Amino acid sequence: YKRRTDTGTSLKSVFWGTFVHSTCNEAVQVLEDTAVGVDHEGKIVFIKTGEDVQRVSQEVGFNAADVKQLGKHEFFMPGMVDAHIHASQYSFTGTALDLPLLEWLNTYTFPVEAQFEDPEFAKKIYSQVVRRTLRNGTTTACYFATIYTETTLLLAEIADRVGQRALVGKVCMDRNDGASYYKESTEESMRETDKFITQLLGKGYPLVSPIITPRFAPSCTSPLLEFLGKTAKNNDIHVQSHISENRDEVNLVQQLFPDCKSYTDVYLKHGLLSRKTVMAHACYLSDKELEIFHKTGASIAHCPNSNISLCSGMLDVSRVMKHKVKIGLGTDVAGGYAPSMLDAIRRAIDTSKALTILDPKHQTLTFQEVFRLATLGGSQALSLDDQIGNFAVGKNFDALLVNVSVPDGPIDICNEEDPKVILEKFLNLGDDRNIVEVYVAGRRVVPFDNTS
Ligand SMILES: O=c1[nH]c(=O)c2nc[nH]c2[nH]1
Ligand SMILES: [Zn+2]
Repeated sequence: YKRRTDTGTSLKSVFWGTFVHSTCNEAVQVLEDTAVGVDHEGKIVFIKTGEDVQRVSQEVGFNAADVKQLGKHEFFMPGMVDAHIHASQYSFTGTALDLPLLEWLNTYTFPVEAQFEDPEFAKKIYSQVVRRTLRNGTTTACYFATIYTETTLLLAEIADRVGQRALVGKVCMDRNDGASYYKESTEESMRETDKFITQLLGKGYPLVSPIITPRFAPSCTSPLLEFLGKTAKNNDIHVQSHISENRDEVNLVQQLFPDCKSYTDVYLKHGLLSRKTVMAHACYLSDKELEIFHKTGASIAHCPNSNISLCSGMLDVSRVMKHKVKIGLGTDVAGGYAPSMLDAIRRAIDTSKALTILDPKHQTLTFQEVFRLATLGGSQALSLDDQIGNFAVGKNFDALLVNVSVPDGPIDICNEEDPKVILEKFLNLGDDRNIVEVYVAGRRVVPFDNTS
């Protein structure tokens, strides 16, 4: 494509077919017979519905023969946003789900995370988790790594190379009575955090950014939390942590921070809540705490698989939405056993249905609403909705090409024609066999280029 578009950059690709996405007003919007043009920077430069290929190709300036035309059972949807995942726990995903949170951390998690001081081990597991989540449709991941700066930088390098958009966090913890082999001194945690941010920003990776990551209030002292709040503010960068996941944890925080009014107040007092903050779980927040989330612009990563697997609790998403708090979905590997956002969608619906069983007045989430949580909602939770989350001119083309009737795939198409019904089948029955291509910033990253 030699000719220049209105924006001044040249076109890289034009896709033609059905696009399914969410907007603020519509949880599922279907755009049939639609052309989407993407430039060499990976940005969407036009979206045109119901027009003639020849006419559009002449008007915009591309060769009609170069258009990628989608097939009958194919559609594009936005790439999914995993708003909370522990890359360093991928090695034991699918196991070790028989203990509640605090014992689970001491028994299974800390011994494994301590292994990530070894670059060879880290490289192997981090390559596996980036590739697995990408082929499962996660185009943006918000990662926890470990306390080790060097191998956390390795995770960022791998995400960049393989082509996944990511926020990557070096975990900070200067308090860990249950497993003293896996903690830092306060000074070390501060110094390494500064070093991590400087080095990662210095790499200039276009898709990968650092995120400040106090593990959770029980594993950080007040001076460390305060430092991390200031660092996030001074650098205008993201923050992630955990909040109100299980009852024992909430009680522990009250004991450790007796001067704070609530768990949320701990993070608020230390300057850690902003529109760039995402907190995982949030099962037991009071109305007052949700009000603080709303006022500060902090968001919640709902991790339903983990919440059920560790018997932590059940988040009432509709209550969160009533408080106008931004919310996305997280797999929370490995407390959640599935490295797949399709699973997070299903578990979110199951949890909502379980709440309806307990209280028939509870408003059950629809599959359309949960589809939005996995895409646009996640982008809002990470304050990236100016760049990703749905199909809009100016946003990045982060997208999944879905084919619901791949040979030997998990879905049988009987007589469905309605794209919303096809989407529902994919969300409930589909898997990576149906995600035939994945694009991040206009670059096709799945199927894998075996050199990456
Ligand atoms: O699900 C969780 N996984 C973790 O690794 C963790 N650390 C603190 N709190 C946590 N919750
Ligand atoms: Zn977590």
